Amino acid sequence: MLYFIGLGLAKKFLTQASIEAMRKVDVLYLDAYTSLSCDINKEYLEKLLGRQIILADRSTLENNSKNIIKLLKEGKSVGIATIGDPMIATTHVSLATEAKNKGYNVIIIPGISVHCYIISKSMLSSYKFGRSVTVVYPYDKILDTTPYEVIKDNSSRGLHTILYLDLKEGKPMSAKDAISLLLQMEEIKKEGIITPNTQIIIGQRLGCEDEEVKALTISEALEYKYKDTPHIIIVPSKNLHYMEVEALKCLH
Ligand SMILES: C[S@@+](CC[C@H](N)C(=O)[O-])C[C@H]1O[C@@H](n2cnc3c(N)ncnc32)[C@H](O)[C@@H]1O
Repeated sequence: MLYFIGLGLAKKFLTQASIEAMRKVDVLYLDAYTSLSCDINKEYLEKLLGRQIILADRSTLENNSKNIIKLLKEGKSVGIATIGDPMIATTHVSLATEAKNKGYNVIIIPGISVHCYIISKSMLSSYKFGRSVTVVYPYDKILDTTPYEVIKDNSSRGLHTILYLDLKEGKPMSAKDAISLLLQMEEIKKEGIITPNTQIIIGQRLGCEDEEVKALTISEALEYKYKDTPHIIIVPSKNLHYMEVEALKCLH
């Protein structure tokens, strides 16, 4: 059996289902690269469960999936524990389908995802979210403008956009860095999608004791004093229902 185990965003969101699954598998990996939590880590889980956990980077789960398939072939059950939900904004579906196609049982245990958490806390209509996208660090000085295109496309259809922020080699991108990249995209594209008056919602350290969800304009966000990462951003569509306008006022 191969278990994908969602841990939720923080200790207080661990479910009984996730704890039971982590206790029963023969080999347990903790995915250390698709997301991060303010208080769940390998040491905490090892103490809670009284067992050994292997920290897994991208190459362990994506390039060397044969090692996991080998464990399954030997008759061992394997668990992959992920912060948030294991199937939301991750690439684990590839390993899940590979195992399933080879005849192994795949069990998914959902966890509270940052995706649902920020939609809930923003109070925006869940029916009005378009495609999500990740703002990534420039590679070889080349800036990927996909987030700009996605915001533009969603906005043109009256839909909100969730922006995940890059997590490169354990370095989580801050909302401030993401906003300056969005402004650089605006300079390249010049389509007036990201302006100083554009409204955004910033979620900081969601699920932690010091979490904050705040609505700001881009110019306010550039001056804002942020908490530690992780951060996430929503770019709401301009086509807001009057209840969404009221909801946004509560986040100022
Ligand atoms: C690619 S997504 C993975 C989402 C995860 N699978 C889940 O379901 O929650 C990871 C990104 O979401 C955002 N994020 C994750 N946890 C967060 C938190 N507790 N508070 C704010 N943003 C968070 C960060 O931008 C982070 O880089």
